[in-house]
Amino acid sequence: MDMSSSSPVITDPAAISPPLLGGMSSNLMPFSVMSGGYSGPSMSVSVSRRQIEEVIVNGLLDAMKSSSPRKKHNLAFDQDNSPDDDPAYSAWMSKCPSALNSFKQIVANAQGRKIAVFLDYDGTLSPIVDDPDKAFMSPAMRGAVRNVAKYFPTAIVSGRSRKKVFDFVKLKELYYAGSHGMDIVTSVANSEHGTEKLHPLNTTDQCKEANLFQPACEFLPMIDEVTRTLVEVTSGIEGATVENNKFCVSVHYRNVADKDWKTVAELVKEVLEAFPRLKVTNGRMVLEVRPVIDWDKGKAVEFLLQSLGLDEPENVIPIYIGDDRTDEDAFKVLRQRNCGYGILVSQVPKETEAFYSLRDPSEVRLMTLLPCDGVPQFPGEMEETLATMKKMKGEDGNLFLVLA
Ligand SMILES: O=P(O)(O)OC[C@H]1O[C@H](O[C@H]2O[C@H](CO)[C@@H](O)[C@H](O)[C@H]2O)[C@H](O)[C@@H](O)[C@@H]1O
Repeated sequence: MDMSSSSPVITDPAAISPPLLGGMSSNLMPFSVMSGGYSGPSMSVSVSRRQIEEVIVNGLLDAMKSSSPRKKHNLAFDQDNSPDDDPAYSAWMSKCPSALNSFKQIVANAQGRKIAVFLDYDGTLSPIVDDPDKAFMSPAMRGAVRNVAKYFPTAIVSGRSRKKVFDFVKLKELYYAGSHGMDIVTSVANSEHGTEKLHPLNTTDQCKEANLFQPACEFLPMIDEVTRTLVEVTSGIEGATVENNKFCVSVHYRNVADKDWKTVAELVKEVLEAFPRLKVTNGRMVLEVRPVIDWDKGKAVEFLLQSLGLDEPENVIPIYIGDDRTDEDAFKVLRQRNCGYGILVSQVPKETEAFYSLRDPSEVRLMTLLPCDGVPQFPGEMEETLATMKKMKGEDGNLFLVLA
């Protein structure tokens, strides 16, 4: 798809309207292009289409490079440095403190209010692994989430398809929002929390079904088509894989050699030129192609709170735990509503709208084991319990304490 030979010279920003830019999310556009290059009608700089494409691909590439920062490696000991050794991480923690260390305060603020729990899946409940099909959550984590759901309405909000994330989590008592919140089911009266309860297995995958909320329903054929095209064009790139998540598609480059990342960016950009109603955002070493609709994980959280009858900010404390950029939309909503807490899972400092942080899924599990209902699940002072638990990490990085 080399368009350079026939490309005209462009001097008018309107001339680069969709499809060339329509498929690129604004958060992937390099700032200099938006602010400097095409800032107004008086601009007279001539820019070739090729140069514009180069800038777009480079913007995408920069986003790809920064999408999943690696922990610093300590060459002397051939091991990753702990965040404890990193002054930048410690400085960041003063802005985004550990949710574990702030747990007493969180519980104190929640007194007399209902808690609703929202959990991202990859990187939050399961460790990040090379093969997306093997991102299993540990039985211990499953037990912890099951326990949380006994006390609080609990939802999984994932970029995966709803079916796939359910297959990993396997807990019928939870609510599930798949495809970055574009696939939600609310159904079946449930007495436990006095709300509607989702039963993912009792539903079919048809948009017309009354208990399904699928705001991107009309995009299904387009997503299938773009998936096929992406599979085809990336087939020659070693390590690249394409995952159909029903209302969005993931192009994984975690296992692609760095030298080929630019090619991945170029190919995705080229494919999206034919799909101006789709955009691309980036997650942890993944390019996520999704419909250009005003819907995201933040909107999904608002939708779920409303459908579950938990839409009173003064009476409800939503807690959202996630590790990725798409989770920022949910953190933002909680900040704007001035209720609840976003908790970012990260081992490196990141720009975030979250209030608190946790380092990894093992700390997420630790959090779920704490006595949110005021009834301690473990003997002794919470600090002592925490200190002990922190030392008890199993081989998979998850804690192996078993709930009583
Ligand atoms: O919203 P999430 O539940 O966090 O889903 C976001 C993406 O997660 C998965 O990809 C990520 O995890 C993989 C397994 O650990 C890893 O290999 C990949 O590099 C990560 O980006 C999932 O495969 C994607 O489809 C989701 O969009």
